[in-house]
Amino acid sequence: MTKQGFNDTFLRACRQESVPHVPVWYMRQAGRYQPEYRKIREKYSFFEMSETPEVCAEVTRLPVEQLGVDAAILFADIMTPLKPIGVDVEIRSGVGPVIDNPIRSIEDVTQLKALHPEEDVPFVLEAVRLLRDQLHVPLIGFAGAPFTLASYMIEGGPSKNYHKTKGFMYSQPEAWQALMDKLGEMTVAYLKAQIDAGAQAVQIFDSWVGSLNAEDYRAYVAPVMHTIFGRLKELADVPTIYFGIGTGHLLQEWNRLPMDVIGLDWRTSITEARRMGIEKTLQGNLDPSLLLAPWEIIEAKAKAILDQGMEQPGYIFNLGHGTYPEVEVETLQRLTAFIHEYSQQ
Ligand SMILES: Cc1c2[nH]c(c1CCC(=O)O)Cc1[nH]c(c(CCC(=O)O)c1C)Cc1[nH]c(c(CCC(=O)O)c1C)Cc1[nH]c(c(C)c1CCC(=O)O)C2
Repeated sequence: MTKQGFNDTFLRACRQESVPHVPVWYMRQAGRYQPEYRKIREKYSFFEMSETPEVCAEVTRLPVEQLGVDAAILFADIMTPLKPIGVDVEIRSGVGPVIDNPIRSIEDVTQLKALHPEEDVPFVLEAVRLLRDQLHVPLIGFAGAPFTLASYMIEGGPSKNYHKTKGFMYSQPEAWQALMDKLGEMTVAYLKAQIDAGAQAVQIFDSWVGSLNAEDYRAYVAPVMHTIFGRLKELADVPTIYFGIGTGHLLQEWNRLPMDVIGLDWRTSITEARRMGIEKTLQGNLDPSLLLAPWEIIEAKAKAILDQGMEQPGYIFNLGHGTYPEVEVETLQRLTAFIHEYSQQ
């Protein structure tokens, strides 16, 4: 069924099937820690890179070839679909997304347009099509979750405590609901288009939703996540992954969502998540800061995580958040080889 030489280990782990070794990929596996990336980035802005399908495909393939990982993740940003719906966003190196026209009222929400992926982000879909011909590992498509996108749209950039976002949510609940609905529809349309173009799994990044407690998550965010994952399940037959930072206290809520894989950061161990009754596939969760430590320390920690992950089917090795620019390419190469070797059945 699979194309000759195609490595489907990652997809098998998503579906909790048996695997010849634990699959591994890394969040932010394409990025500034790679000299080749830095060289291309000198010539283009972030969006110019991701909006040129050939460059986007090259940057997506690079870590697959260089590190030997079991999945590719499309080179784009969670902000990519926001530009065409009317958000004036720019990515500043070392800072992150910065937005000149932050959301302040229901009127600002009403003005956001709907996303028509084929017309609005054709370069993303073209890159996916190119990559499906070129890759021998699954391609993961992705999107930002409504809460995390809203946090940038309301704060106007990165934030420490998301107080403007939460202030908006608590004081203008109808505008918040309208924003969640709009971003939810956008997310379904965007991911469906990526899947139709060839993405074999999709990950939704809700990096900053851990700033909410469980009760507020349930009231203000869970409904839209339920709708998004439910719609995706109806529309497509690909594994869905949900990831956030510091979301250990939300895992019971997450367990009820109609998605397949939970991405953990380093604060909640695989064993703790299993003890909480989480039966979904787990993905994670080496602290990316550990990649700056001597190899013996990295290896010991990776081994401990693998021992937990391999206790039952349905485990994917990853970092607990994205790689840092200071990480050596050799470290990730060695880690990938170690994960494969140690977990070989
Ligand atoms: C919150 C968030 C963003 N973007 C993303 C998230 C969710 C995951 C997370 O929490 O990290 C997701 C993302 N961003 C990027 C990818 C590409 C795929 C991959 O992981 O390799 C993915 C999946 C490329 C990128 N997105 C960005 C870069 C760096 C761009 C550069 O300056 O070259 C890359 C490779 C920019 C970006 N964009 C964003 C941030 C925080 C930054 C980093 C700022 C910095 O450190 O310079 C918003």
